[in-house]
Amino acid sequence: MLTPEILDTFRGLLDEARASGDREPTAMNLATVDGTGRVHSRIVLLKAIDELGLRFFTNYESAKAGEIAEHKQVALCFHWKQIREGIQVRFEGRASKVGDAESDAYFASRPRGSQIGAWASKQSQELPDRQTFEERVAHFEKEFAGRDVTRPPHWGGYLVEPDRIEFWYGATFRLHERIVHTDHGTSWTSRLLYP
Ligand SMILES: Cc1cc2nc3c(=O)[nH]c(=O)nc-3n(C[C@H](O)[C@H](O)[C@H](O)COP(=O)(O)O)c2cc1C
Repeated sequence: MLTPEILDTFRGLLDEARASGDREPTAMNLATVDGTGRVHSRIVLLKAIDELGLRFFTNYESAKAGEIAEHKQVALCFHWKQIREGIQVRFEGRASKVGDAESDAYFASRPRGSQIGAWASKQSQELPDRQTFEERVAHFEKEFAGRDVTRPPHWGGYLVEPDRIEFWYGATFRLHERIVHTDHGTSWTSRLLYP
């Protein structure tokens, strides 16, 4: 469970990043490890954060989903270049699928084009040519014509429950400040680290 202080700090920084004109303030790097120990990373969007953790949405048959199934430990990293003198926030923790009701609710809030895309995209699988994808989009547009697009069973959210969080504050002459918060099960401790 995240402490109110950590949540407030994160939300305050995210609000600053939004106000700064950052085009993708919720973009975060997600690093995963597969069963052989190979590390993979890519950007996903943060859709919610509360005391339980951070939520993002994706295809449950994607490469990242396979890696999370093999190895639940993940890392998330935000970098907001435009605020203060640059901020980095790192989270480490375990990822698990959110419940169907939560995925349904978020899916229903997405633009229709994104909903169709979730059906049409076999995310991370080899695509023979662009036309094949466009045909799949057209197929699902026809299938859902005149009615709401339901959530595909292969699409949903993950909750990352962090047990280590680091705030890095940029500063002139490289006197950056690093504060790391660690969850010990019943309480969190905070330490400074050399930059
Ligand atoms: C700004 C940005 C936001 C993205 N947001 C998401 C997202 O929220 N969910 C997602 O599945 N992919 C998102 N992607 C695409 C992923 O980076 C990635 O290409 C895709 O999820 C496939 O990753 P995988 O093959 O490792 O599973 C985003 C990419 C960018 C550049």
